[in-house]
Amino acid sequence: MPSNKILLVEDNTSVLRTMQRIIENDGFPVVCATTLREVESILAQGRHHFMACVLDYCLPDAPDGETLPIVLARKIPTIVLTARSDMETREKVLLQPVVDYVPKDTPAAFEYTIKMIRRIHHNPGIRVLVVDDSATIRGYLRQLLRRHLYEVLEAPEADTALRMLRDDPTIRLVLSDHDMPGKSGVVMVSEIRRFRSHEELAIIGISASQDPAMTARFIKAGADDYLNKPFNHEEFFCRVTRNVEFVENLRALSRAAHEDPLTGLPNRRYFFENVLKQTQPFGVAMVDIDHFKHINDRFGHDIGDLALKRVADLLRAQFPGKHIARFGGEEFVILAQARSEQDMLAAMETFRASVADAVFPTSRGELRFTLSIGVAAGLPDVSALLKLADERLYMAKSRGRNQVCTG
Ligand SMILES: Nc1nc2c(ncn2[C@@H]2O[C@H](COP(=O)(O)OP(=O)(O)OP(=O)(O)O)[C@@H](O)[C@H]2O)c(=O)[nH]1
Repeated sequence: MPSNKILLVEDNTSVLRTMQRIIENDGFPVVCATTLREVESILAQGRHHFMACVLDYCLPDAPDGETLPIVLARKIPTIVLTARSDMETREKVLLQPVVDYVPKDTPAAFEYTIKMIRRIHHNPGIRVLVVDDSATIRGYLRQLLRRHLYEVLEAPEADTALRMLRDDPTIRLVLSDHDMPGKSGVVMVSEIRRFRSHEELAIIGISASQDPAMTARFIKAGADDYLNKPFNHEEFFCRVTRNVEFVENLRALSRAAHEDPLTGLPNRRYFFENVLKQTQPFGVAMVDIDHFKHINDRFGHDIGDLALKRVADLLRAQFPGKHIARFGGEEFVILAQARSEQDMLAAMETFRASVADAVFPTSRGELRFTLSIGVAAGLPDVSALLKLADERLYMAKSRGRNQVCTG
């Protein structure tokens, strides 16, 4: 399992304790050192594998940043914290392959540092595509992005990039040049936006072009940001981080709007937004836990929640690839390809029986419950099918529950 341990190096003990508390509160274990000697001793022991290092640039036995190359030689991503905000130190630090440079004199320094630690933790799962016809530039951008642990993919021209993006919906950021043989960066960006929204992918245009309209051209084509070459590393990382965070925030908002937080299943809104577009012949099953109020009353709401999660898990396991949603309360809906109600009946009957036979161990004793299910198929309209399945669900309830009703 990858480590999430942080090596925290700081000679001011009150700053050290504050930083340690902030980082540990975020769930990252911390190993502390106050001098270069201690750092060397910790690294020599080889007992710890560090995800990142937060390093005070000046230490009593290393007043001129002598600790930095020692930590970097171990390939530990390093965020340098320093009280020195002079240009010379800044340039010296940034010439080395550090994650970032944070002047301690800003009130937001600690907050910024923890934000960078979180990024280092998340970035290894984030794919970035670099598009440039120059192998040298691609290599340069790759090594910069690797400092922040992003997973980097490369394309030497626009059509290759478009193919890679179509094949891989997990790419979250594109960095693209403009002047390339074949298709230009701006044209490629407009083509990407036909199949990848801003919510799925951020795009940063990068160019050495003297054309003052280049920023606007990239952004009007669908890019989110633009960097002029040559750029400085700090600006590069600020923009990359900001754009990755923007996509992540949009995706989190979309998840919150479309996902039931208790079961992780899509909610009613997602179901209507996506399923109403279906054109295949399909069937709908409406599934409801019997006497669920009684489960809550007897076992408590937390066990009621557990029952809902178990039903969601069983639905996911027994109906992989089908549209499943928690419709509200103790009611779930499954939409599956089906030409007739008989197509769905056998699967729903198996599901009903498996839940009726199951015993769910809980902290307050064994829990058993049953399901009533209404099934409808054969109409081209999902809303009409849902209404029919709902009527049949109530038929199942009125006939004694623990059964599947069709027409
Ligand atoms: N624990 C828990 N209970 C919920 C949740 N959402 C709704 N409920 C409860 O689910 C219960 C549903 O009760 P009823 O609609 O009377 O239905 P029932 O008891 O299942 O009876 P029948 O459907 O007629 O078999 C209510 O008591 C709600 O408070 C939830 O997210 N968690």
